[in-house]
Amino acid sequence: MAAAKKVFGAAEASDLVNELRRSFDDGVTRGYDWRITQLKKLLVICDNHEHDIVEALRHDLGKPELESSVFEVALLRNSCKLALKQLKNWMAPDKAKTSLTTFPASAEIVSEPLGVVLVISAWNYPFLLSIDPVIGAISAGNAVVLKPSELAPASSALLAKLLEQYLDPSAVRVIEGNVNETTLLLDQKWDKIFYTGSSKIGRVIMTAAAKHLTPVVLELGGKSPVVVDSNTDLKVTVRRIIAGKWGCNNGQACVSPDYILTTKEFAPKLIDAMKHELETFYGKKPMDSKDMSRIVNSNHFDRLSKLLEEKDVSDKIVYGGDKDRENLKIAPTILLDVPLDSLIMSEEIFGPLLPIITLNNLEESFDVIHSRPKPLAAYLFTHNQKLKERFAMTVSAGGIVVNDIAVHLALHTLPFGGVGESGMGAYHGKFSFDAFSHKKAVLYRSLFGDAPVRYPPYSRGKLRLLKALVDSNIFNIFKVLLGLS
Ligand SMILES: NC(=O)c1ccc[n+]([C@@H]2O[C@H](COP(=O)([O-])OP(=O)(O)OC[C@H]3O[C@@H](n4cnc5c(N)ncnc54)[C@H](O)[C@@H]3O)[C@@H](O)[C@H]2O)c1
Repeated sequence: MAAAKKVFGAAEASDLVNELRRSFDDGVTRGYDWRITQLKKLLVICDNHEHDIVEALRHDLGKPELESSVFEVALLRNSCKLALKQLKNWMAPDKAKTSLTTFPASAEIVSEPLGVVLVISAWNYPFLLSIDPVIGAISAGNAVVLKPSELAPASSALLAKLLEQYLDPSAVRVIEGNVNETTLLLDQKWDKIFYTGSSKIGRVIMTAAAKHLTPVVLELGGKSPVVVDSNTDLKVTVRRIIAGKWGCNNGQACVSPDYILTTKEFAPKLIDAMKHELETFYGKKPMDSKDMSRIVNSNHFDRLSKLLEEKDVSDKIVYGGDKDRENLKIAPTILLDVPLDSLIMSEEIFGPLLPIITLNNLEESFDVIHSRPKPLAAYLFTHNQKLKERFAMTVSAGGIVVNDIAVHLALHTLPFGGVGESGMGAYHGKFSFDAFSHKKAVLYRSLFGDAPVRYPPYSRGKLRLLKALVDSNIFNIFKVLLGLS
């Protein structure tokens, strides 16, 4: 007989947080050794359970093994190894400069764990988006609850099983569930909430967090544009766009190219090259290809179908368009010049559809991007150095990549996060540690050299000297001390 599912109600949610808070207050999670032990266990999960992870992702998303092994397991392994190698440095207080105002003194910035934190993750990269923030939370010395997405049930169950089996249950827990369980968790008081998902639910998270003045990191999505200049290497450009769109979970990725901007003159060449390379990658029947994920579920399939079937959009398909609801497959689909106010150009696509919008000149691409909410990523393909610099300096997005797609997220030296509608806060590498730490200001003063100048009764002389001290202006200080001012 199958084990009865554990009830998770308001009392259980409250008990859970209390239990973890006791562990945190007892100092369980603060020490270097505890953090290292947990991180090593996460590495063991990656090393010993890669096959289980690949199978869960195949079940939830039909994700090809290469994508699962590289974009989920290998990236996680890297994150663990980096944290294991750097943790001592990250934990060490940073010396801060002092000034004449506080002389004699020393100062430092101490990275303090926040307490008990909640990580809510999405279904599209369920292992990476769950465990990567957990690595940050543990590295920073917090107790953590993970709530994976119910839309990837095999991955969610495996995460719950593995984390329970390997990690310290007094400080790291997984709660599976949907809106009900998440709402109960959100009712509790957390020290930080780290959320990955849509902007719509991001608002729900922020509203719940506001009740307890809980800080949030919101890793959201958006419509990430790709600007293609005619002055580019067409073959490399097209291969990288295809790999970043259909080769990353079939467009169901937060940094996926959402639409292309190029000139009217260059568009036909671009489309021909895309058709050619798509066929090279996925064959004449791309829906039969084993190298592409499927759509996650029928709701998302219907959402994507609706985008495609809208009036003045369905007749703009120049490649693909085939659908198979039973098997949750949609062929790679390219559309040309759909209306800018259509649904497909208003909502994040998050699937295998790619509109191309043509412009009179590339200059107009800046206007299109600036007129829309700030995206999570913005991409440009060009040889033109001036254009690259201008794009990087003037386009506001979570991240910019010139001449490639999505690879910035693999670089732990770069912060990964959004801006405006695409989110707030960032993580990866040391940024993950910082996201779950409080940067505490610590000033050590000496009890010697107590200057009466700061104490009443106040006088003009004291005022002049204090002003010079606050300015840290040695010349003025001497002038005051010598009675010259
Ligand atoms: N910035 C990033 O790193 C990143 C990564 C992946 C996905 N995303 C974005 O996430 C979105 C797709 O993910 P999704 O469909 O899972 O997002 P989602 O918002 O539907 O769900 C994400 C999480 O929120 C929970 N949730 C859903 N409804 C809720 C509610 N009413 N109250 C409380 N919790 C609720 C879910 O259980 C899940 O754990 C896209 O917009 C994508 O761009 C962003």
